Amino acid sequence: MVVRTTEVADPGPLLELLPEDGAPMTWVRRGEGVVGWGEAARFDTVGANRFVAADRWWRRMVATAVVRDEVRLPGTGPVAFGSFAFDDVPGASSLVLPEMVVGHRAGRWWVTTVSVSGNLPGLADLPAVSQARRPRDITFSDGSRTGTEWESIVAEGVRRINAGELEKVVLARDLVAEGTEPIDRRWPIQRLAERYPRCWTFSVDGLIGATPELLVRRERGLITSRVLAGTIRRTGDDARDLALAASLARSSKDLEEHEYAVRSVADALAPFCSSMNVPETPFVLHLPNVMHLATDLAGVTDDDASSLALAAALHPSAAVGGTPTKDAGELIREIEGLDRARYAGPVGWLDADGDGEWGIALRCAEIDPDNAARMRLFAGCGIVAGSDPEAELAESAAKLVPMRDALSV
Ligand SMILES: C=C(O[C@@H]1C=C(C(=O)O)C=C[C@H]1O)C(=O)O
Repeated sequence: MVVRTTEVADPGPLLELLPEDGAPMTWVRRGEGVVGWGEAARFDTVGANRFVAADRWWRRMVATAVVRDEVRLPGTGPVAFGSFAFDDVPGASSLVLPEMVVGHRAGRWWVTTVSVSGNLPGLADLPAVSQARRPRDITFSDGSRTGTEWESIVAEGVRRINAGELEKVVLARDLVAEGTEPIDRRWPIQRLAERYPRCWTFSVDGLIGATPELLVRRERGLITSRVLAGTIRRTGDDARDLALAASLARSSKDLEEHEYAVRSVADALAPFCSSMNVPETPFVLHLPNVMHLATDLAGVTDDDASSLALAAALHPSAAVGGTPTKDAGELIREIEGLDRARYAGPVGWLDADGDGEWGIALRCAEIDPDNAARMRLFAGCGIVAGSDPEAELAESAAKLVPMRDALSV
């Protein structure tokens, strides 16, 4: 594998460089990040060993690569995009090494080209791209459960928590979107990035979304993570939303739920960190559709575990599984009745040094591999002792809004 990274002048917004074909790959926030297309190499995997197998494949790939990198930042040189199934079974996971990557960070832009044939690739000009096509005639319908059925599942979760079986479980549902022609993925990607600038807009192997939750970032010895848990819907009235944000920050149900999530991330990162900073109180993250309690953790590491290995150690956090992890996983398998596929799994990228960023695949949808006109949208809610099924259904609907709107307006 021969890889070349060259510094370039500002090529314009990264998300407007994507060709329609070539399976767009993105990881972008506030205009910065990496986008890629084409496929120089890929690794597909399944099962409990999926993270270890993918990490090993990537280490082998980069160990033998000939790299000419004149920029030398996290995200330059060879970069793989990945997305991983939530559960050990079912679900497929993959790492993809694009043929071409364009990146932007701190006032610099670069282009990386990859060839697996052994010749140093020429610095291909960026392709001329068409405008993204707006999806037409999309209809939405229930996924594996109706809203009412899902409320009963949530009620069962609450019952199990009250019976003392566990403290928290995250339960999810899906929604099907179907159009009359293949969906141009660039449309929802661009809309999500415009409307949710605080989120990371991702697209990997047909999984598209804008997540507010960063499972882990590893960058030259510094590890960071943004933990969310505790949510309220926005009303559209700013004064009222501010009052709601204040009540969220005081709500004992939400603070308790948040505490579980922070603790699970801090415990999982501790073995890799020589020091760690865990803020005592969360802040309120305002998004256009919902507000979340959020905590940013930071740690220093001298371990050589890659960002992907760290994501594997963190997954599934209490934000998407529950507490205790094992009991929550079993309850999800028993009552949820949903194939989560890659929803709520790690999604992101890593480079040759193992640096990279992995989000939790939330506020997202997956293209049906057999029908490019069809997508499955997902949303879930953390259920604790005080949860009300009707309110949770409304919360899940609010979490579906970003992807729903990105496909319709
Ligand atoms: C599970 C989802 O979101 C998670 C659950 C939250 C909650 O229950 O308060 C908040 C943010 C995420 O950690 C989702 O968006 O599907």
